[in-house]
Amino acid sequence: MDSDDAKPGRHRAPVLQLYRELWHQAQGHRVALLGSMALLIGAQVVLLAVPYLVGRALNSLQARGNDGAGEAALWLAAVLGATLVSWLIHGPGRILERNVALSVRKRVATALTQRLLAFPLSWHDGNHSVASAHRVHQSSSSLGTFAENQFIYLRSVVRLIGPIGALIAIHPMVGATAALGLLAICGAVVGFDRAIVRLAIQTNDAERRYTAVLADALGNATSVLALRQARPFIRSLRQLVEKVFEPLRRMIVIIEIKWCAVDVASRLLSCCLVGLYAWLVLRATGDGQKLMFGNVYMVWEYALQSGAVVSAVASNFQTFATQYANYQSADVIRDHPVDASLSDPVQTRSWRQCEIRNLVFRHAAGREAGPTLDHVRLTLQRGKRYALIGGSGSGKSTLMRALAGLYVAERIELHAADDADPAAATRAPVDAARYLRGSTTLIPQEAELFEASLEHNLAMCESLHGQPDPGDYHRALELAAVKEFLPADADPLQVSIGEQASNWSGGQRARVALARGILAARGSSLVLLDEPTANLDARTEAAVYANLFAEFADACLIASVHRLELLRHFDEVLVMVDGRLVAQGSEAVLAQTSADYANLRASGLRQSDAGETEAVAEGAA
Ligand SMILES: Nc1ncnc2c1ncn2[C@@H]1O[C@H](COP(=O)(O)OP(=O)(O)OP(=O)(O)O)[C@@H](O)[C@H]1O
Repeated sequence: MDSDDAKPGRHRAPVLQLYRELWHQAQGHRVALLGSMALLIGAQVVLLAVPYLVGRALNSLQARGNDGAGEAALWLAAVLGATLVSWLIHGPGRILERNVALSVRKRVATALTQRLLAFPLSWHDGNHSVASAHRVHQSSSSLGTFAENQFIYLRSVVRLIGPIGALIAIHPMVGATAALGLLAICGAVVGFDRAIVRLAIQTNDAERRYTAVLADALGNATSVLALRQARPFIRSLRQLVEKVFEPLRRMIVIIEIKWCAVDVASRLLSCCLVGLYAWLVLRATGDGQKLMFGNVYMVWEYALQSGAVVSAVASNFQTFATQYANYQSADVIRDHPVDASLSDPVQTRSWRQCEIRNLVFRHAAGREAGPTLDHVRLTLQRGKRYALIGGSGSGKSTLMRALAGLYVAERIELHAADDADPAAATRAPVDAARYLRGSTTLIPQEAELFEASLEHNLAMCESLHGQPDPGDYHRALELAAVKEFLPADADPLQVSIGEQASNWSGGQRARVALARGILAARGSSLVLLDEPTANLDARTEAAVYANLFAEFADACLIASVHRLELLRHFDEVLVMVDGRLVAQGSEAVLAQTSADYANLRASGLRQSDAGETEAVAEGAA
C-alpha cells in the first residue's frame, strides 16, 4: 500500500503537480527518468545550432561571393552533422523514456487497485464498480502518457529558452523583447487553461456516469431484453451523453479562441522581432550594407521558432490541463483513508467459542428507522451448526458480512479466546473486524464468477493459510455437487465460464461458486454460508448441506436457510427480525417458545411439498 498517495498541495498548477506525481511514481526508475530527460534535452540543444550554421553559410556567401562557397559548404555539412548527432542522442532517450512511462503506468494502476481492494465493503456499496475501474484506467494512463511525452515538453522548453538566448546573443534588445512577448502570451495561455481544467473535470464526471450506466445495460442483457428496458436505457444514455457534451461544447469554443489568440500574437511577435532587428542595425550603422542577410535569417528563424514554441506551449498546457484532470479523477480513491490495520495481512485466529454482544451496524445510505443491525448478541461454538432465518431485509446478509469482518461495526463487543490470545479480550470495532477476518470465511449469496476456465475460477481465492492446493479442486467440486454436470469426456477443470457465468444455469453457477468457497473456507473457525444453495433443488441442496457438515465438522457453521425441512439438521436456529436477533435455540425448543419463529414458519420460510420433504431426507442421509 502506498501511503504517500495522500499528499499535500494537490491543487497546484497542473504541470507542477504532474511532475511531482511523475517523480513520486517513478521511484526505482528515477535515474532512467533523469537520464532520458538529459538525452532528450541534449538532442534539442544540438539542433539549436542549425539556424546559426545556416546563417554563417549565408554570411560567407554574402561577404566573399564565390570565394566563400567552400566555407559555406562546410557550414551546411555541419548542419547535416548536427541533425545526425541529434538523432543519435534522441533515439536512446526516447526508448528510455517510454520504458519509464510503462513502469509509472503500472505502478499507479497497481497502487490504486490495492487501495480499492483494501477499502471495506461499505465503500464498494456506495461506488459503482465500473466508475471506479474507469478512474483507475484514466488516472494511470494519463500519467503514463505524460511520462512518455516528455520529449515534446522538453523540446518546447529548449526551444523556448534557446532562441531567446540566441536572439540575446544577436542583439540584447531583440532578445529581451522576445522574452517579454513570449511571457505575455504564456500568461494568457495559463488563463485559458484554468477554464479548460474546470470543464475537463466536469466532462470526466459525466463520462464516468455514462460508462457506468452503459455497463449496467450491457452487463444485465437478460433483464434489459426480457423486460424491454432497451429504450429506457437508450433514453437515459442520451441524456447522459448530453451531460458529457455540455462542458465539451464550451471547451471547444474556449480552445478555438485560445488558438486564434496565440497564433495571431506569436506571428505578430515574429514580425516585430525581425523589424526591430533591422531597425536597430540600420539606426546604429546607417549603412544598409552592414545588415548581414545571414544575421537577418538567424533572427527570422529564431523568431519563427519562438512563435512555434508559443503554439507548442499552448498545446502542451492544454494537454497538461486534461491530463491533470484525468489524473485527478482517481483522487476519490487516493483521498479515501485506508485503515492500515485492516489492510495489513490478517493474522490467522482459531477459537473454540466466540461471544458477540451489542453489535450495531448502519449502512452509510441507511434507513431512517434505525441501524441495520441493532444490538445483536450471539454465542458461537466450534463444531456447531447454526441456521440463520428471517424475513427479507431483516439483516441476515448484513450480519454475515459483519461477522466476516467485511463491514466494520459501529459498535461491537467481541470475546474470543485462542492460542495466541488465551485471555478472551474485548475488542474495539476495527480490531474486532480484523480478528473476524482472521478466523472467518463468508461464502456469499451472489455467485460472482470470472470469465475464464473452471480451474482459474477455483484458483482465484485464498484460504486463511494461503493459495488452495490444486489437489483439492476435484474434492471441492464433488462436495458442491458440481461434478454431476461437468462433461465426463474432457478435463472438467478446463471447462470455460463466460462473462458472469451466463453460459451456466443459476444453480450450476451457485454450485461452482460454492466449490470455490469450500476451498477458501479451509481452516476457518467460522464458515458463513449466505444462501449459496438457494437456486438448488431440494434433494441437491440437502445433499450439499450433508457434505458441508461433514467437511467443516470442526468449524462453527452459520447458514442462511430458507427451506423449513433443513432446520432440523442444524444444532440451533438464529431468528432475525428487523435487524435484531430475537431468538436462538434448537428448532424443537423454538417451536415451543418463540412467537417470532412461529410467525416465520407460517410466512417467511419455504414449505416444501411432500415429494420435496422426502428428497431432503434422502439428500441429507
Ligand atoms: N448497501 C446497502 N446500503 C444501504 N442499505 C442496505 C444495503 N444493503 C442492505 N441494505 C438494507 O439493510 C437491510 C438488511 O438487508 P440484508 O441484505 O442484510 O437483508 P437480508 O435479510 O439478507 O434480506 P434477503 O433475505 O432479502 O436477502 C435492508 O433494509 C436493506 O435495504
